[in-house]
Amino acid sequence: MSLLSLEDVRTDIGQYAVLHCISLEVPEGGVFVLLGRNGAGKTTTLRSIMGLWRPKAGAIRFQGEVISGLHTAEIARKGIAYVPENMGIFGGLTVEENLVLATEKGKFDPDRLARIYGLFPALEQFWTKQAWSLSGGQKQMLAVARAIVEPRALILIDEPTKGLAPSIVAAMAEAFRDIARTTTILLVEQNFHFAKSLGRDMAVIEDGRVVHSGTMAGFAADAELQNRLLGLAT
Ligand SMILES: Nc1ncnc2c1ncn2[C@@H]1O[C@H](COP(=O)(O)OP(=O)(O)OP(=O)(O)O)[C@@H](O)[C@H]1O
Repeated sequence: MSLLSLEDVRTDIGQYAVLHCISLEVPEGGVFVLLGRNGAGKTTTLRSIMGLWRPKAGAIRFQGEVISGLHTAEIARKGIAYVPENMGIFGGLTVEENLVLATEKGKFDPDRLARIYGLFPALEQFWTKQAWSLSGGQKQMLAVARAIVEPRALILIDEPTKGLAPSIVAAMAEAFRDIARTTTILLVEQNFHFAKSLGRDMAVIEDGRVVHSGTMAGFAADAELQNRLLGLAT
């Protein structure tokens, strides 16, 4: 059984049909990468999973249970976290306060906090600093840390490397590899090099439809397919 499955999901935004037919099977463990050109519907897919857009048809199942139709807070409680492209952190609050707000009871599990410090040492270093004063990479680390401060089975992460320097992207890849040992990651990413280094399974979305799915190794080895679906130079 897949951890997450989308079956013929269709989502409208206002009067516009954005997702026409999204079917995906995300297995448990590792990183599943969603690729596609700008405007293809990747963010809308993540938001539909999270209940931020309500699909008008189709079914989304998590651990075998239908979650499409539930409220976002209920979906989160089932064990799914979402790191949106704008990161969703509070600039006027400290690193600590941002993380406290992401806990269920306002208290940290010491083991989880130690893990976060191990993954992202900068967060421990800047623990009492307001989030706006962090670098772009540190803000992204804080956003990911908020998603793992409670136990989760699945994290949805939208374009985490956008605008980051290559050295930070490499550190992020290391952290994601570590997180994916215990928590499945569904990653939307434009940086194909980053995505390729992490993904086990993948799918490509085009105009609100899944037009390809398979292993990342297979896709990475097929330059013609990459060029056709993503416009990457061969
Ligand atoms: N709030 C909105 N109102 C109207 N149309 C929207 C809205 N959000 C997204 N869309 C449209 O839905 C389509 C899919 O957008 P989406 O953000 O899901 O694409 P994406 O694949 O994540 O692309 P990008 O990489 O540019 O973020 C686009 O045509 C976009 O213009």
